Amino acid sequence: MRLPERQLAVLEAASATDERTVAEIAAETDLKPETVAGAAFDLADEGLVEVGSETDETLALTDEGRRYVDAGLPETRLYRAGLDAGADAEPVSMGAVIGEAGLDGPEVDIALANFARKGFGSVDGGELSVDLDVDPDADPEATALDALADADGEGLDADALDVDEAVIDQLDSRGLVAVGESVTRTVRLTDDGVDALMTGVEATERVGALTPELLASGEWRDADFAEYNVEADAETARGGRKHVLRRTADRVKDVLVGMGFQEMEGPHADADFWINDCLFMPQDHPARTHWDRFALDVDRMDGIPDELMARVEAAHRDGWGLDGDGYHSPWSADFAREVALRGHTTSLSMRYLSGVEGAELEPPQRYFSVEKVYRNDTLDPTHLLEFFQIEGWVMAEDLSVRDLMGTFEEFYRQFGITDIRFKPHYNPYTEPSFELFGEHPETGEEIEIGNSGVFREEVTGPLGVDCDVMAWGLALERLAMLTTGAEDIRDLHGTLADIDFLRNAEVSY
Ligand SMILES: N[C@@H](Cc1ccccc1)C(=O)O
Repeated sequence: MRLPERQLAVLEAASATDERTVAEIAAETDLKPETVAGAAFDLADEGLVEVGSETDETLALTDEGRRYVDAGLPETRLYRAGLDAGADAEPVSMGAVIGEAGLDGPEVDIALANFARKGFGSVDGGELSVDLDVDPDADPEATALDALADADGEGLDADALDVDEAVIDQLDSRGLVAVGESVTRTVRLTDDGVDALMTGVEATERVGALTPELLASGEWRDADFAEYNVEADAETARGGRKHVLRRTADRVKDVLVGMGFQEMEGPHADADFWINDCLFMPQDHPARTHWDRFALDVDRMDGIPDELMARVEAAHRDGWGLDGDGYHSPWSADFAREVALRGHTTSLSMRYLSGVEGAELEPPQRYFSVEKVYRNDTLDPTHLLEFFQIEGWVMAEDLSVRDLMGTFEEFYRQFGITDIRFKPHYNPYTEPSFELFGEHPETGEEIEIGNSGVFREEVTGPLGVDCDVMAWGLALERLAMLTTGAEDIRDLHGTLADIDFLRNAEVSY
């Protein structure tokens, strides 16, 4: 026969002639009492042992009972004080004796009632006499209390306390002891148990985990399963997880689509025409020199509509509209057709507003993109050579700065950011222009999170748009810094990315 280890230990510790208690077997086998009890019931199911139980009355001192163990029962204190005052010879005044006995409040009544009940003496007309034949030290109630106190707070088996049931009832009704019950389980070997031990019982192996094979074969029924240690350190299992930035980008897209925007797409490497010229950036603007621009050694871009090119050139040379004034600086179509990595996704806005991408647009319209841009910046905690820009624009009649601010407030509120600030700014292509700032949740610093404005006539005119267009470029990484609390953009992406941070960061909104 095979039995789980614990059952075997209990079987071997049990006796056919004596009932052994679970506590005894637990001590002998070094198993926990509840483990022994569990194993004993399993063995009883197999008919190998009999489990019996005995219910015993247990007694424990209440707080009041414990107080009297130290101070003496109130009636005893009254008797002693009376004796000291000579109340064995002649009655003495109650008042003085009570004071001497240190009795106070309800204890006075308790003392008087029990003094009379136990025949310690008598009280008559406010005077107390004590009976000399009484030995308060032999008072069974006091003795029982002392015995319980010696049991040191642990419940005592009433049988072990050699006192009358009546005394216990009395102490119980006085509220000096608490009467409870304890069940002692006993185990005795049956004849089958003896036979089994004689023929030999082996311990089954400990099973660490339930397997499909154990289930299929039915072996699980007899298997001895190891207990789980739920406190043991376990290896952290890491599943794949979307990058913090990707999660933020997805959320941004959801929010903007929810606000009625459509998504734009377009080339990362684009003609300077779309990146700069359409935006009324003079061709000799410092940002357009080779210092700031990632120029690509590829052919110039073809396919830019001639009329559009001519209108943009006209705006640069002579301005747009009646009061317009251009830059009067050199302008070359060849330079406009040169290709570079886009420094902003406003190139996409130009493509869409011009109607080259998508259809001719009638107001109102809302477009956005969340795409990568490239800048020859110096790396620092808030700058990378490439980052994601949240581009967007709204085309409508009569837009104002309020519309722009309201749109940002609504957008950032979706990310729990309710304290963005605006600062007047300058862009060659917008008037008015605003930079946006948000407070970093960890450092409390104001960080720039975006740039925005209302496109100038010199931009919208040549594109063929004759209503207002408000537009912006927001940095996705900066938004992620605000929502995750990252303090260095390089923790988020690039070769120095902080893997632990990326694994654990919560994107909150
Ligand atoms: N292109 C600007 C953002 C912007 C877009 C559209 C209008 C105004 C500002 C930038 O990269 O900072």
